[in-house]
Amino acid sequence: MSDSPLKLLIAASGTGGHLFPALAVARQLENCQIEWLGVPNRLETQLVPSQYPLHTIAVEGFQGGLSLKSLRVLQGLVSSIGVCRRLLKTGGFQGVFTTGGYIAAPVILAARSLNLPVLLHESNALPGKVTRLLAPWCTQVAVGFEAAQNYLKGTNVITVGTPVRADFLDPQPLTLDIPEDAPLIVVVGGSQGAVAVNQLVREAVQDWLERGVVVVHLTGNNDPHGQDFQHSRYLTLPFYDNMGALLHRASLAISRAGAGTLTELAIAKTPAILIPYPYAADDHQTYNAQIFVQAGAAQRFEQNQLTAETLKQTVSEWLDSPDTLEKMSQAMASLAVPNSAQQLAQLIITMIRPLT
Ligand SMILES: CC(=O)N[C@H]1[C@@H](OP(=O)(O)OP(=O)(O)OC[C@H]2O[C@@H](n3ccc(=O)[nH]c3=O)[C@H](O)[C@@H]2O)O[C@H](CO)[C@@H](O)[C@@H]1O
Repeated sequence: MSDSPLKLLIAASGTGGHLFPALAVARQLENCQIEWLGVPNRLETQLVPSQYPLHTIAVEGFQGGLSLKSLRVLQGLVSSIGVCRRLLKTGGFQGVFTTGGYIAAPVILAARSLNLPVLLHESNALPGKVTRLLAPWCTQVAVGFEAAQNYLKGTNVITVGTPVRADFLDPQPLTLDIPEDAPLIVVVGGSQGAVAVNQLVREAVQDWLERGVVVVHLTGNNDPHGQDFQHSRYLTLPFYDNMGALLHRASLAISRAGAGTLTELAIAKTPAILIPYPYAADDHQTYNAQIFVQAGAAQRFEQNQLTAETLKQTVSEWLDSPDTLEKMSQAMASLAVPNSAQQLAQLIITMIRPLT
């Protein structure tokens, strides 16, 4: 076998839900030489360059239908396949790992046209369009939830959970000033925040604060009313990095139902009220949420039916019933897959190791 390190291209782009799992896998691959493929102006340009060389290509999501925009997207896809082929060839890469989404399409097609192996990880219960379409082209597909396998018949698919950042498995001290005995509610709307959820919480929160609860509300950067409500036990932040410590400390979470956050809630054993993002592609967050509801780990509400009053009451009932919270916490734990990153790293090594 050659002594030179294995060379891997990771294609992960856009949101925390795609980037954090890929970064967690990359950390497990110390003996691989890793370079990254992303899109200009997305989150990867902040998270990746300090750790791995980042290449960018201008690809967009395909909305379907025949329109000038669709033709432009298709044209962009075709030229991106060419760019990816050149990158894979000149860079001497031996394989590709991707967490799906539209960045995955050109790189999967380019890699397979060069006969290079590809591992595709899909974290959602209802796989995204690119995954459903291109899974049969991949050497191996790995999914976060068993339910996703139902949509990927005839492909080489295995369930491995979804990787979480290292600080979830080895939580660091929480740097926020929260009294030790106070119940803590964390509100999180995915990596971009959730303006509609923020509004509901602001209308309901006074009641919880009067009970001595502390609320940490991660509002995202796009909420013009993010600072409207002020209270000494109500802390708002646009984004918080130390999520491992925060979710481990939380008594309950109010959250969107992105696969990344759900996976983290399972690791942290934090019961949750889930409000799926109603405009997510194919309503996939509802499918994610259902897994947690069926396990008894969460309660789901549709955003357009949830009132501040119902939210207020549901949380108050949970706060009054430590037994309910404890049972839900155990149900959360039953969904955790702490070694997901290691499993994926092993699959990658096996897939790209040159034959002796
Ligand atoms: C709106 C939408 O379509 N979102 C999708 C997007 O993920 P999106 O990034 O929106 O949501 P996820 O829940 O998957 O991930 C959010 C990540 O951001 C982190 N975070 C959030 C707030 C904060 O202050 N600090 C912080 O670190 C969370 O801990 C989590 O790791 O891709 C996921 C994976 O395909 C999908 O399941 C989501 O449905």
